[in-house]
Amino acid sequence: MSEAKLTEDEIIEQRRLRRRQILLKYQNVQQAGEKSTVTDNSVLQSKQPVIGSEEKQSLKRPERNEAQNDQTNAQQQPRDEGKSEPALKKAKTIVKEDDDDDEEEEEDDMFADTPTRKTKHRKEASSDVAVTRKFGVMEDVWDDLEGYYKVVLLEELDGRYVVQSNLGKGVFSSVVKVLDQKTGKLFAVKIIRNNETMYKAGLKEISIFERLKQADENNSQTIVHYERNFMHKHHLCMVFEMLSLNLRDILKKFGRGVGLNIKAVRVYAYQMFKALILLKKCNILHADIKPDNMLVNEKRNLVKICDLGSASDASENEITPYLVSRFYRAPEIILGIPYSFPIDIWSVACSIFELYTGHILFAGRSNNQMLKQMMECKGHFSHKVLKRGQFTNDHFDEHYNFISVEIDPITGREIRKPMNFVKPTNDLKSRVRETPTSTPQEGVIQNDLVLLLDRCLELNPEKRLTPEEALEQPFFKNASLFR
Ligand SMILES: Nc1ncnc2c1ncn2[C@@H]1O[C@H](COP(=O)(O)OP(=O)(O)OP(=O)(O)O)[C@@H](O)[C@H]1O
Repeated sequence: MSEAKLTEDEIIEQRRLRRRQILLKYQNVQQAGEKSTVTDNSVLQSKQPVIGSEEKQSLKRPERNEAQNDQTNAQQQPRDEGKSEPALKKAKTIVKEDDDDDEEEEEDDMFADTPTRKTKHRKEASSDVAVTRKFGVMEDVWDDLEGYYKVVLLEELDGRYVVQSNLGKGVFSSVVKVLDQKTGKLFAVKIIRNNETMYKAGLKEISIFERLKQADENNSQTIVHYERNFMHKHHLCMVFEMLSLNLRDILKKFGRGVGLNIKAVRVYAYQMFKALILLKKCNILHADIKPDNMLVNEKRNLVKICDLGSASDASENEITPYLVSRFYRAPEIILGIPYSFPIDIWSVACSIFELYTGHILFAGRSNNQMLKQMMECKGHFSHKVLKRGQFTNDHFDEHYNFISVEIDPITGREIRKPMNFVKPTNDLKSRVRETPTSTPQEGVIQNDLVLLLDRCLELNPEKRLTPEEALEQPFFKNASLFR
């Protein structure tokens, strides 16, 4: 419990730092005279964005710094700057909070370990959901200081989508629930921050969604369905099918610190590997798979991968030690080894572990400490792997002994401790088995889960299972025996 609490505090602190860094970064960019708004609305009038060859080159999502990569979905920040007291009060009373974290129904749920009676209570909708802003009064102040569009409740977007509520906020966008007056359906609109770099990253995300859509002839329903895009007050907006909670929220709501029911984990894990098969078919690396970026449908029996903002063609695998959110980052990224599809397998395996146990598998405070935790779990890296790493010297000495960079709890100074890992001290099996099973049948499924995770978490990416191979594992193959 206390470990989980610490991790949460850590995440909150990192989020705060990340936002400060972004703010500083964009203040600097603006000072340097860089254009910060997008004026060419015509670019996105058509369904297919027009992307020139030069633009294609620069369509890489701005690389996140370490703290950015630690963000989770629960990153709503107060957005009340500049609002008058009555306006805030009004927003509080009329806006329904869509994230129904603490509005629970009384039902037996497949995601719970044991049947529970849940409380039903509704919290006061928070004012950061939307602002009631009068048109014509602040017309020139659409954005907050960080370039997020200040969402206006009931505002019409693109002449058809009426804003209903706020759904979430990430580093690159805010996401709102809208009612499409043309079809009568609900959609989620991702409003990209008003900033040229983010606009370009948004265009890249669109081009990747288009590629996936074309390749997914059988409508596999494993990646969130992208509809179209438009511009609204200099913000690139992307329309998606409306989904429900992300897996971090599901874990918070139904996992109660101990994770989800193993059968629910199996359903979700199956769909995650299916999604990886589709991504691979299109030669795309997601590069930011984590529970926050997987959304379930209303019935919670389907999970779909969202946020392709960090995705790229597998050929664009530029070496960088900060790709992927740190807790879900594969060792080859940290070591600077050319990477490919196995990075997403690694992230999926970390996410599955977390769904089942309720704990983050590797929660290192730095890349160095991530490697340490990986070796505690899986043993030492082979010299063959270490030899290939551009950044191996940052973490290992010339004899490939690991150098753990830690903070001395007394002096607060950085200390470097040579370490050797002869065999795992905190292996996967014992960690998974910390989750108690209630029936012998569950014990068998749990063993199958260990086998699957172990092979998806091979330190050597070449030995890791492919998504196709993962689906052939007993964890899935024996599913018909244990329904
Ligand atoms: N189709 C959708 N249906 C419902 N909620 C959604 C949908 N798309 C996104 N959301 C919500 O909005 C949040 C942010 O979306 P997304 O991760 O795509 O934005 P981002 O700005 O790219 O975030 P990040 O900082 O993770 O890169 C999601 O975690 C989710 O809670």
